[in-house]
Amino acid sequence: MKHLAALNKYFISYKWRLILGLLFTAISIVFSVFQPIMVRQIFDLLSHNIDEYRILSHTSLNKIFRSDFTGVLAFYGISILIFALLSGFFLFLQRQTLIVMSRHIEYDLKNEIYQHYQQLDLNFFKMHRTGDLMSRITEDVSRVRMYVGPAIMYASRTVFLIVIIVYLMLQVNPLLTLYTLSPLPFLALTIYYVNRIIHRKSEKIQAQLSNITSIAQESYSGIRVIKSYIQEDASARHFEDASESYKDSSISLAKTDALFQPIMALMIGLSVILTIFIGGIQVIHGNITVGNLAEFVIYVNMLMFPFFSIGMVASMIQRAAASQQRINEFLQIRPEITDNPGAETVPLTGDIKLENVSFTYPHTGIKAISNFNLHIKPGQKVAVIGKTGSGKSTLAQLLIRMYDPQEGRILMNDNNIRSLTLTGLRDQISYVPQDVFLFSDTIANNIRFGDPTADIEKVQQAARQAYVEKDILSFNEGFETEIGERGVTLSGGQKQRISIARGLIKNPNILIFDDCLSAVDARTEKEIIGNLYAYLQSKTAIIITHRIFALFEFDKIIVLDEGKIVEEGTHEELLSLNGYYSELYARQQRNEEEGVNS
Ligand SMILES: Nc1ncnc2c1ncn2[C@@H]1O[C@H](COP(=O)(O)OP(=O)(O)OP(=O)(O)O)[C@@H](O)[C@H]1O
Repeated sequence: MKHLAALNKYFISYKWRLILGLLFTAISIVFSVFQPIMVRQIFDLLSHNIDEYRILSHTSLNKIFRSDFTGVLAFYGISILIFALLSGFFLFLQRQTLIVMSRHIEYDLKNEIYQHYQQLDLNFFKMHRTGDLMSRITEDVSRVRMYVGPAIMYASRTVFLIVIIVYLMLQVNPLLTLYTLSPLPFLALTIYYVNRIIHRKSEKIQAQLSNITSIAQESYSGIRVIKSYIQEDASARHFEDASESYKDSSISLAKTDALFQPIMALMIGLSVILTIFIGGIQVIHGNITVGNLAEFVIYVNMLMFPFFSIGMVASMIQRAAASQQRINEFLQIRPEITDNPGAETVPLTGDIKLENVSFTYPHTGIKAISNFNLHIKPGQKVAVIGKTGSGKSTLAQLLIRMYDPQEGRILMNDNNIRSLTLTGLRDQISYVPQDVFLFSDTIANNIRFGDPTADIEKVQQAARQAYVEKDILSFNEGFETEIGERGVTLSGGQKQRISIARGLIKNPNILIFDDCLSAVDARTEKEIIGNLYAYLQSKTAIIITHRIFALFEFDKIIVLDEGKIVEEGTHEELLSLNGYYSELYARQQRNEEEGVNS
């Protein structure tokens, strides 16, 4: 329960809706209890007057008496109807306030979680599965909403109804009250346990359902592989197995569900029988009237739902508490990489120094960068080359503070980047990642992601510089072409170039390209390199690559191995070293020659 205390701040901010909702609940209940009271009065009126009616039935007074009596009955009937309408109206208002409040809280909570996710470090996302993060914001939040909305609504109705009805019952006859109420706690307990079983089974079904969905999703995405390896039957069997267990669980849930209604009917029946039996004896002894008995039967029926909802509300609260606990755990995680106190935004000219930098990935213990030293001067173009896994991407990640090194420091314009604001730092660097990610949106908007204010001319210019404009214009919708599941499928090279255009449109002083030309052919690569050369004239650029761009005059080329610089110099200097670089260059030349000759 203590976990749910985190939600109190929302109750405070929606206090007026909450107070109004509770007030409407109370008013609606007050109107609803008039019905049994009036039924009692009708019954008593009837039983008191029935003898006189019989006596008068043979006289001329009968007509007058009958018309008066019918008038009284009609009055009661209309009053009951009016009270029922009033009660219903306030019930409507109660839902309008409490359920609407819960929707507002759900909205706020979702936004709070989403915004918190955005602040967390990459490390957090590496350590949690996407599905897990999604379910916090969807399933857990909807369970919590059941607490802040329906549970509060049912609980308040239950409390008000029980208090008012039990008070009215006690006024009539305490002994009868005791007997009538005795089966109801069992009802509440049974509903609680049955509800728990239903919930456990539903959870299992939910997991099986999401398993079926991901099997289907995976086989549709991987349909080319399935067909080319003739695995359609195996894939269908896999799906069938998952569906079979889903079916079994659903049938088992249906059986438990079927218990629900009979249990309710049994408990209501038991209470009514007890009321009529004990009440009948009390009527014979003259302790209560027939009207009281009728009133009691209605009370019993009115109390059924509140007792039923005690069980339901208890399990709703239990589930909400478990979900809120999970949400709290996430919300309490603080990002390690944030603005330090006194952080400043400093204009960056491209002077970058790495001093004795070492970095180990915290969750795997892999040392990716080891005692690294490098000085890049403003306007320099630096190539970073090295085998796969040598630490090239990690180096890029450290420069934009996706991670902080455990040892050493990184300086930009002689400021430790830890003392700069994160937005100031990242805003002045364009990072084109190795794994391209494009959003399901138009091509123009994907490029504009680098500069949301850019007009279409700027977008086109960036596309031209990234040598992808011609490709884009070949699509029917041009720059307005939708990408993603329902849009066009782009080739790997086209995606990479759109991602480069996104980096270029930002137009910062520092650019980092992380192996982002791996999927383009040699001719396109040449064109882009040519364009980049002009674009990067006055900028500082770090180009991480697997291939040597001999046409690009780098000020410095560094060769990485196991997170350390093993070779450093210009193209000519490195060739003369006869090391990894010259070997790579010779291999590349041979491949190109073979490619030309074949
Ligand atoms: N997010 C991560 N979590 C844990 N270990 C990582 C992570 N990213 C990379 N590594 C490890 O760090 C080392 C350096 O990886 P990095 O991606 O920097 O190499 P790279 O030179 O860019 O490789 P490639 O050329 O294949 O992209 C590798 O051993 C890799 O397994």
